[in-house]
Amino acid sequence: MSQTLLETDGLTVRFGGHVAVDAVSCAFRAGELTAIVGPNGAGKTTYFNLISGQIAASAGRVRLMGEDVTRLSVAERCRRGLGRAFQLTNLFPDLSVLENVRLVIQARHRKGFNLLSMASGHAEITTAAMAVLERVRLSDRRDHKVSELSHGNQRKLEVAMLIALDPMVYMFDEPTAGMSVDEAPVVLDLIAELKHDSDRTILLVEHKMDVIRTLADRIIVLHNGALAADGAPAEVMASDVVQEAYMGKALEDV
Ligand SMILES: Nc1ncnc2c1ncn2[C@@H]1O[C@H](COP(=O)(O)OP(=O)(O)OP(=O)(O)O)[C@@H](O)[C@H]1O
Repeated sequence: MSQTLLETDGLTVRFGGHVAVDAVSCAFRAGELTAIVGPNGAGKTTYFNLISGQIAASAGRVRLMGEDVTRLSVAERCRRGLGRAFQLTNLFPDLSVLENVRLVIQARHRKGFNLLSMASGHAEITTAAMAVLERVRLSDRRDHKVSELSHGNQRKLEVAMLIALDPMVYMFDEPTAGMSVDEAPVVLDLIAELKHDSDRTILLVEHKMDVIRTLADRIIVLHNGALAADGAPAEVMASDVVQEAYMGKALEDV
């Protein structure tokens, strides 16, 4: 069996009396794309936030390549190989598409975040950034400000930033949300390509069943914050848990 890159062990968060993520234990292995599904409010985004460090756990552990990162900051987890699709609000909307990608590559090589002028002199960083932009079909937008991009192109840039970061664990939260039918396949093809890097693992929160069917090697189902099912797509999709969750019926038995 391939190497476990990410593991949550009894991961829990409570908001007041409400348990949003309830003792979720799960291991994510190299070479695997895991779709995380469940009804609205099931705890998917909160589980992502706990893994990436946006919120602190009430109990349990997050391990990244065997190391306990539960108490580490978002930035520290990122440096250790955990990559979550960037929230564009946290980026530099007034810088160009190319400059944004170049900053990620520069930071990855630990040359500092604040060296834009030097970076422009670094041809190799520009070349690497352009290669990423070509991969996501955004090279013709290289000089556009991020704030000027269409929604679909902003989502593509999110994927570009993640590819530039080159993490061991890729985390995507509904990567095609709000994209047109023309634009979505580009992003889905990119994620499919990333699966070929068999030493990485990919986590995908997704509602669209056709996307899950195309991409997932494994599905985990969250319900009321707890792990309700975990297995191969065909098996999980046929299970009562998923049938009932997606038919909107109650899941008292889970
Ligand atoms: N900061 C918070 N404070 C209080 N409650 C929260 C907070 N964040 C999330 N919750 C609650 O935790 C539960 C899980 O929410 P979460 O957004 O993780 O669900 P989800 O499965 O991602 O849903 P969706 O599919 O609608 O995005 C919900 O009941 C939500 O109201």
